[in-house]
Amino acid sequence: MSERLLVLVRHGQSEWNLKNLFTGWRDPDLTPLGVEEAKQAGQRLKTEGYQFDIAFTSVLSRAQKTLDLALAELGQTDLPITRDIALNERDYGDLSGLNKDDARAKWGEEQVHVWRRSYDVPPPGGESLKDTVARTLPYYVTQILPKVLQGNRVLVAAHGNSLRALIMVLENHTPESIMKRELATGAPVIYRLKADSTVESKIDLAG
Ligand SMILES: O=C(O)[C@@H](CO)OP(=O)(O)O
Repeated sequence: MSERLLVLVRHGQSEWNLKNLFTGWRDPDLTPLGVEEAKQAGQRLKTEGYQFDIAFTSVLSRAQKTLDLALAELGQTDLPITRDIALNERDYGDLSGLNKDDARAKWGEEQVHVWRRSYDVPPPGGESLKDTVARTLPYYVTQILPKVLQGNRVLVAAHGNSLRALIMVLENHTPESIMKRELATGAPVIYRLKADSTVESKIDLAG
């Protein structure tokens, strides 16, 4: 029987996560803690007995490095990796590079929360989660899902909001319930899919 294994992992802490800056498509490196989180993600998957056949990531270095570090821990540095812009973080537009507390002071707590977590209100010049779903979901359906359904064990290393876009579909969230679905850095979420591509089981290594 096919395993239909799909594991999603958000990159480890980045320099801009640490500095509390809106990041989006900007390309900061991992912090030393982020490197540790990425290694731990690989170690935890290895301890649980997971191995993979193929991996996907974005074109941003924090996700690519997280994937490389996790694969090194898994002893799978030779895995085929597909890197695609479709898995990039949600574009934060004009907020990119701004401090999140400074933004709250300027525009108010409520407005900033709406920009960060609402489903369909984009930040100025950027993408809403809905916009992000519109580019990540076709990529998932045409490139990732077929591999899973063919029986490949698939690892995806990407970003808080590009993964929330996929999780919205996988976990059947509504525009309201997705607002509260957070994703910890370096914490793998493990799905087994049914043949009809819906979720059979989920294990969140964040607990
Ligand atoms: O800055 C970003 O790109 C994201 C992820 O770190 O932040 P937020 O939690 O606001 O979506």
